This record gives sequence, structure tokens and C-alpha cells, in this order.
Amino acid sequence: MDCLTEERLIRQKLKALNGISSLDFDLSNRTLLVGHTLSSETPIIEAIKSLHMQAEPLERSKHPTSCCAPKPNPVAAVSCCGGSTIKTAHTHTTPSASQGGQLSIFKIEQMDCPTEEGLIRNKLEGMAGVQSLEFNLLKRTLGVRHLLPSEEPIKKAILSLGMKAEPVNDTTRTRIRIMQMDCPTEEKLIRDKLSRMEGILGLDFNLIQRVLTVHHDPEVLTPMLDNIRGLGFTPELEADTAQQTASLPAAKKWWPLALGGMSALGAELLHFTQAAPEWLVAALALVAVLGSGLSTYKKGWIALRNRNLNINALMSIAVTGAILIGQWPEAAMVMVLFAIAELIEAKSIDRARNAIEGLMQLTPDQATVLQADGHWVEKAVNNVRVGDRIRVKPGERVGLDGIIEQGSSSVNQAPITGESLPVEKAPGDMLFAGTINQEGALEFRVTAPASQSTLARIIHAVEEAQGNKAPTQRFVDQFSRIYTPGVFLFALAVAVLPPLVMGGEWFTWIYRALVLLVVACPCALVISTPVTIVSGLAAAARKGILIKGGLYLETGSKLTHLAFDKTGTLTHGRPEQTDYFPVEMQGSPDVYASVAASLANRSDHPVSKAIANASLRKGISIQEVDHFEALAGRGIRGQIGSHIYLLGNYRLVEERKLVSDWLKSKTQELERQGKTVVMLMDESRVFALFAVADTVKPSSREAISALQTLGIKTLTLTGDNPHTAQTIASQVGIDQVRGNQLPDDKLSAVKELQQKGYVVGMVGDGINDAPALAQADIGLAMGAAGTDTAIETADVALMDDDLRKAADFIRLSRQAATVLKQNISFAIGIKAIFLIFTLTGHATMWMAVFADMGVSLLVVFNGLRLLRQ
Ligand SMILES: Nc1ncnc2c1ncn2[C@@H]1O[C@H](COP(=O)(O)OP(=O)(O)OP(=O)(O)O)[C@@H](O)[C@H]1O
Ligand SMILES: [Zn+2]
Repeated sequence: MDCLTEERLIRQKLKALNGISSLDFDLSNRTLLVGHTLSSETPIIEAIKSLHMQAEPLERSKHPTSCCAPKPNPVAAVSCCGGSTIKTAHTHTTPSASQGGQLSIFKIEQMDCPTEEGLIRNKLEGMAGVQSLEFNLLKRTLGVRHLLPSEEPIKKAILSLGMKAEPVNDTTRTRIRIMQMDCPTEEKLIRDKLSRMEGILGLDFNLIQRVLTVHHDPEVLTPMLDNIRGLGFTPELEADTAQQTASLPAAKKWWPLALGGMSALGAELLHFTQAAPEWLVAALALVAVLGSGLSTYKKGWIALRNRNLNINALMSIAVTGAILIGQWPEAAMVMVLFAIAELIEAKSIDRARNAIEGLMQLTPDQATVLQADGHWVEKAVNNVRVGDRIRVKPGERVGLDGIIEQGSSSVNQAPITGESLPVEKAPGDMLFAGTINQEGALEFRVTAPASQSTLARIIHAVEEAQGNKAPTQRFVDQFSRIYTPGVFLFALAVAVLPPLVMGGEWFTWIYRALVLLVVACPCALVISTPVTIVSGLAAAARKGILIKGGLYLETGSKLTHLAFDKTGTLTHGRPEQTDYFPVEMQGSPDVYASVAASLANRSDHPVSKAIANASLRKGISIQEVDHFEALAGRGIRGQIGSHIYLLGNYRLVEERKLVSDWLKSKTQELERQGKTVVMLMDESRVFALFAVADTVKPSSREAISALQTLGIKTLTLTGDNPHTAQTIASQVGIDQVRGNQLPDDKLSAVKELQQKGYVVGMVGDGINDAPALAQADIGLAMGAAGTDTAIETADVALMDDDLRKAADFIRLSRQAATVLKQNISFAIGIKAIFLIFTLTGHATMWMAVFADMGVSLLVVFNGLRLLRQ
């Protein structure tokens, strides 16, 4: 547990347990303090285990606020407000036996459409020892969590489906000799560093041989070596490195299909004109079927052997059937049309896939790096290290993430934020890989290796998102699992029942049954959904909206409420001090200003920053602060000299019973002007009053009205006081306001709406929003480009600070939902029509294939339309 993702997971899991009163996360120490009334810690540990994390109890809490006297036997006792400190180990990169399974990742080149997914799922799901499967059709990888002693049975099972599974771990296992590494201290250092890296799947230390074996993604090799060097070690790659690069699938030959097409046309023509003997027609048809359909037959046979009725099996049966009843030209035409349809579909899916890969090509391969001797050298970006200094010329694309050290320029950040209006950048500002420097030369210091740049992380997240299925996708998968066998059985009945029972003609009814087989193909349905979702995700990414899965893309269309926090979301989050009133005069007013500034200087909270900055600008001196502490939702506390001071809001003054009439009316007056008031006090007196004011972002107003046009109810949940909150809310036009919200209040506000049946999104940026963001149906993070965690933890990450993107997201979601609905009703509608036509004898087989192909193409193109958004 070392990032907000895990915090969120655990929070959601434990919330469901009865008897848990509080959760206190400390990510930096990987500890979690649980306040609970449970008789033992076992349920907590079990719950965490179910998340694939390992929790070890450290001790009973000696928390000062605990109402319990220390117990003689702290472990056995049941306490009224027991606290348990639990240490969790981050294990999702190196799974251990204790979580019940091992994760093997395979690359399967032939697996790129839902047909293959279904085939593999059927085969593996029933297999003893297999626990769960995770498909990623875009990356063509399959993750299998299992209890098997080796990966061989899995590989075999996949091979029996005609596909080849390459274990990802084996393709990139690198042995690194590190001479300085011979004791556990060094092991821990390296383990800590590397296990946090993306793309590292496992670490094996051999301290005797001083060799570290790493299972990793090929592209992280360089940054990994750099990280090891960064720890002061000299890694040497072993000569016998077992590194193989997975071979690309051979390009499909086009001539058999062309030959098949010509032959099919020829057969049809000869048959129609009766210009040639029937055996020639049959021969031509056979050439057509074999030329265009051999691979369909192969795949169909494999599917049938595995008792799976996929499209290939259906087509093989239909075509064979047509041949058996002597419909040669028809069989040929059907097979050829089907092969062409498959080809076009594959190309269309590639287009959706490439839309994401296209994002990656935005970064240049080379960067100009400053050498120790003062020269500038062109280097591959993959070899550039964190800390290197890079130069970008005007008009050049930035190769890596970094912080500007020299020069100023305007930068087009559209590849990251989707906003093509250039942004002014000066020393100290972040620069992102993939963005375009416009008129000035810039020099910057690299802050992340190429593989970990913001853009790389966006692409990675979009790729992962594809594995996170939308509800519609699940529905379609399930539907097609029933639909296909259903129609198949129906076709069987149509073939035999009318001739047997009603004296129908065998030929007619068998033919109709064969047409039904073609109609039974759920291809259009199955294919349109992922294409639509991927297109939606890619279109969003290009606009600077990172959606973390089809689920959120779809849920976005159902949102009824959107909640915002105020600071940094509606406002700029950079308040300025506007007023200062010393309450008690003792010498110069600067005395209290200095005390307040000293405390404030220690905090990152925008209110504190404003107060510290105001004093610093006036040249007021800052003093040493001891025992500094943040008081959530209230303010801060610290010791200066021998005296303890507090700086915080009215709630803090009330709690210390230091309220006076003057203070109350002054505070309210300032708050009504939209200012935030904090006071400097100790335990017995209030010394001074400060007011700070934040400005509303011009885009917020527009964003709120755009949301209201979309019919979304807006509401503000803020830790700030209700008066200020109300003033700011009316400036931007927000419907509802709740002030004085502690993190838990924000969470219950979201919950309350959800219990009324609403679908709630929450936009926030601060720590105080984390619980509410987790509770919301969709948690949106703002300004994600600059922060590491936002991209990883939010459900939807808006790359810049522009709230209008929230409206864009909802609009895109609704479009995607519409396209999904259109596609599904269109696909099912055409099937229904054909069902009737077939039974009444109006449909021929090739019409069915033609219609099926037409529908498939239409729905795929309809899905791809989202890309152009
Ligand atoms: N470190 C701090 N320094 C000064 N004042 C603080 C500090 N922390 C909290 N406060 C006071 O407590 C109030 C609530 O703080 P909190 O962090 O919960 O919300 P916020 O950041 O003001 O608003 P939002 O919830 O919209 O982000 C602040 O408005 C401020 O008056
Ligand atoms: Zn993690």
C-alpha cells in the first residue's frame, strides 16, 4: 500500500465491514490505523487479503485520543474503541503464495477480437486451478491468476485453440550482475526502488552470485538500469540474458482471397448463364471456398472441438451444408463475402487500436542533451536520464517531462490537455513530453524517464482502460453466449421438424436452416461495442480527458449530479491575503503577522500560503516552529519559542470557546464578500484576524452553465465556511452549496444522493476530497498532468484545470452511449428481420451474409465516428 489507489481500494472494502469506526492511512509508512469494535483483527486482515495485499498487525494503538486504558495483554483484549495498526505490503507486482494465486501474463498474437476471447475464456474458466482471467485485446495479452505449479497446462490449452501463448515473463527476463550487491541491505534498497517501477513483474535476488534476475516489460530495461545506477551500483548485463523479442505475426497473404473471389464470381456467372457443365461450376466454387475459407475452416474446427459455436464454426457448417445440398455457387459466394468482411473488420479495429498508439508517436525519438564537457549531443530519449539537461529549439517537440530552468516561450500542450491555445512557460514551470515549443528556446531538467512521462502514463492508462469492460459490453458478451446456441438449436429444428411433422420439402427447410446459421452470427453486435468504447476513450484522451475504462465512459452518460470542491476546482486555488486586523495590540502589529506567517509557511494549504506570502512580501521575518501539526478542516498548530499558537477558521475559535461579538460580526462581514477568514490564537485568546480571497476561474461559470444545459444538477462541497461558499457558488451559478464540510461530511453528502437513486460524480483535487471521490460513481481529478497520483487514481482525469472538460466528458459519454444503443438495436433489428424473411422463404444465404457484413461494417464505422469528435 503505497499509493492512493490502494488506499481507495482498502477504504471501500473496509467500509462494508460492520464495527469499523475510523480509518487512518499513512501511505509513506504503509500503515493503516483502524478504529474498530471487532473482537479480533481477523476480519480486517481477511478483507485486505481479498484485495491481494498482505496486512500484518503491528500493535494495539497507544493513540492519545483513545478512551481505553492501556491493557495488560493488548492483543487478547476486546476494547470499546480498539485500534489496530496494520501494515500492508504492496504485493501486486510480486504476487506471493499467501494471496492464493500466481499471476502469469501471456502475449497471444492471434487474440485480437472478442471471438478469441470467448474461446479462451470457455477453455480456461473451467480449468482446475485457474482463478481469474484478465484480457487486454488491445495489447493482446492475457493475465491468468492460477494455482498451477507451472504455466505449461495454460500454454497447452491455448495451443489447442490454435493460438500461441508466450509467457511475458520469459520473453523479458534479464540477469544483471551487480558486484556491490552482497547483503540484504542492498537487496532491500534495490527491491524498494524497482518494485515501484511500472513494468517490473518480478525480482529474484541471488546475493551469492551477486545476480539480480528481473522479469520486466522490454521497454523498462533502460530506466531500470538507470535506477540501479542511481542507487550507486554498477549493473552489468549478463551475456546469457534470456531476452527474446516476440515475433510479429506474418502479414496475411492477399492472393488466396483474390483468387477465391474471382472463382466465386466465375462460378456464379457460369451457373447463372448455364454456359458450362455443372462440374466446372463445382470446381470453381471449391477453389473459392478453399482459397478464401481455409483459415475459417481451421478456426471453426478448433472451436467445434472445444464445443464452442463461434462465428467460424457457424460459417463452416453453413458453407459445408450448402455444398452438401448442391448449392455450389452460393457456398462460394458466402465464404468469400465472409472473408472480406472479416478483413475489413480487422482493419477497422486496427484503426481504433492505432488511435491510441498514434498518441505515442507524438514524442520525438531524439533529444538534445547537455554533456559534462558542456557540449550538446543528440541522444535517443530512452537513454536520457533523470536530471539531464535538455535543450528544445523553437518549433521543436519536447521529448521528455521536465522543469524549465532557462528561457521562456509559449508551448502548445494540446497533445496532453487537448487545449490548443498555447500556454506561457517560464523557469520553474513543468514541461511535458509530446508538447510543442513555439517561439523561444528552452532548457529544462528531466524529471522522469521517457517511459514514465505524463504522456506515456496516459497511453498506458488508456490501454489498460480497454480491459475494464463497460456494462453494455458485458451484456453483449452474455447475450451472444445465449443467442448463438439458441439460434443454432432453432436452425436444427427448422431443418428437421417441418419436413418430418408437416411434410415439408427437405431441401427447402435445410436451406432455410443454413440461412439461419448465418443469421446466428453475433459478429456485428460483439464487435461494435469494444470499437465504440475504444474510440470513445481515444477521442477523450486527445481532448485531455483520461477515462479509466468503458465503465466510466458509460456511467458518465447517466450522471445526474456533479459535486465540486471549491478551492482549486471552481477557484484558481491561489488566494491572496486581503485583510489583516490585529485584535489585541501588543507592540507592533507585525508581531502577530510574523507568528502567523511562520506557522503558515509550514503548510501547503492555499489559505496558509496566501498568509505566508503576504508577510514575506512585506519583509516580515519568519521564526522557527516546533511541533507543527495540521488540524484537518480547521487549520494548523505549532510552537514558537515557548508558546503554542493556532491558526485556523471560525470552527477552531468556537471549539476553543474564544468567540466574541466583534469577531463574529467581522468574520461574517468578510465572508459575505466571498473571503475566507482565519484567526491566529492560542488556547485562551484570539490575537489577529486574516482574510484571504480566491478568484473564480473564468471557465468555471461557463462550465457550470454547460453542465446545467446538459441537465446536470451541480453542487459545491467545501471545507470553507458556508457564507464564502455561497458567494463563490452564486458567482459561478451553482445550484446547491454545503460549507463546513469535513472529509467525512463530503463522503456522506455523496452517499445521501446515491441513496436517493442519483448517479453522482465528484470533482476534486485535494486530500480532503479523497473519500468522497472514492464514494462517487465517478471521481474526476483536475489538473492531472502535473500530479503523479491523479492519473493513476482518478476514474476520470482532466489534464488541465479547465472545468469545461467535465461537461465535455459527459457529452462524449452520452454520444458513446447513443452509438452503443444505435448499434445494438440496429444489429438485433436486422437479425430479427432476417429471421422472419428466412422463415417465410424470402432470404437467401448470400443475402444473409451480405446483410451481416453490412451491419458489421455499419456499426463499426458508427463506433469509429467517435474518434472524429
Ligand atoms: N493549513 C491551513 N492553514 C490555514 N487554514 C486552514 C488550513 N487548513 C484548513 N484551514 C481552514 O479550514 C478551512 C477548511 O479547510 P479544508 O482544507 O477542509 O477545505 P478548503 O481547502 O478550504 O476547501 P475545499 O474543500 O473547497 O478544498 C479552510 O477554508 C481554512 O479556513
Ligand atoms: Zn500501486
